[in-house]
Amino acid sequence: MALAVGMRVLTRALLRPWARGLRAAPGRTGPAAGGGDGVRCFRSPRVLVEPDPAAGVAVVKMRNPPVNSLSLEFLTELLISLEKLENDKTFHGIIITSDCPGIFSAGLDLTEMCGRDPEHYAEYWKAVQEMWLRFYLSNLVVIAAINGISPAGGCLLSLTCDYRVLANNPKYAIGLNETLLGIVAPFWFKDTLVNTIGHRSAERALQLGLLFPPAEALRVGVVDQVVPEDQVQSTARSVMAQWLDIPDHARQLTKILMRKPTADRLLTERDADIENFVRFICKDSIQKSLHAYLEKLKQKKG
Ligand SMILES: CCCCCCCCCCCCC/C=C/C(=O)SCCNC(=O)CCNC(=O)[C@H](O)C(C)(C)COP(=O)(O)OP(=O)(O)OC[C@H]1O[C@@H](n2cnc3c(N)ncnc32)[C@H](O)[C@@H]1OP(=O)(O)O
Repeated sequence: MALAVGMRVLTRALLRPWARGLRAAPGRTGPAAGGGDGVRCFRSPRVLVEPDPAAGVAVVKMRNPPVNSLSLEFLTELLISLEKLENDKTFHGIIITSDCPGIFSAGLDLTEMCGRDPEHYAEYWKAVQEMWLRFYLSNLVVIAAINGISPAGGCLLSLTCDYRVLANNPKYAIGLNETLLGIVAPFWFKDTLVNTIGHRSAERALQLGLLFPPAEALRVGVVDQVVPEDQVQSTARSVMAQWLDIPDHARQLTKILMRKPTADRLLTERDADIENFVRFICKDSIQKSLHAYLEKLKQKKG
């Protein structure tokens, strides 16, 4: 008992620096509906939260069609959903997945980085940093049930999770492919990949902008498990049950021990990172190539 209380105090002390200043901004979430068992169901236009209070788990479904691109509004809604779940003692784990068929997330929203003013770029980048910090350091067990393609920022979101299950579909691929767009993955994207697959594999993947199909993703370690498409959710559930069997405080402290140095680096360089991003994204050459890339995506259909 005394040990459990001591662990709780220690956990709070370790988590406190991240709790401060990392609160999600107020956004357009819909009213929380009370469940019959007292557990709140969260609704927002782009994030659907399906709570399973008996299991202590919530499934967070991304639904920002057509491709779950991480727009400012969508990021804000995701962060608010995460915060609500973290603040509700019912939940110990979340499974993040997609409600858009065939697409987990197309990554950062290119329209947020193209043709806007520097203030907007700074605001957007701060929200991307926030998403990474909050998911990477979440005290909940976070499992990604990756049921679609997941390039760049979509891959980053998966990499913040504690475990990744990918559907075995040859159309799906995952990776940090920024160089293919002529842009550079920031140091904290790189650090997260290095922490997941090791330095040599990360260097090769980042320089070549590799998008790994399922078997390759498993071999290199970008994902932990590849399963038939219809088993992605059930596999995520059973992995979650294993993780939730571990004493929560011990697991949370271990997560922080493993991730703190990486998160600290961004926390201490956060403003400089925003300035770098704004300077980089405002360059004419970068704007031109992002614009051309967006046009190419749009013309693909026609
Ligand atoms: C010294 C060094 C200093 C460095 C300093 C640091 C600076 C930091 C640099 C900046 C780093 C930024 C990091 C960036 C991370 C990213 O995530 S960038 C985004 C990367 N994502 C992609 O490249 C994916 C692009 N999309 C696709 O490939 C395809 O859309 C798809 C996901 C494979 C789905 O294909 P399909 O189902 O065929 O749909 P589409 O028809 O292609 O798309 C439908 C509509 O959606 C629009 N769209 C697609 N992706 C995006 C996106 N990411 N953002 C915004 N919009 C997107 C697409 O244009 C279509 O639009 P409409 O035609 O209007 O319907």
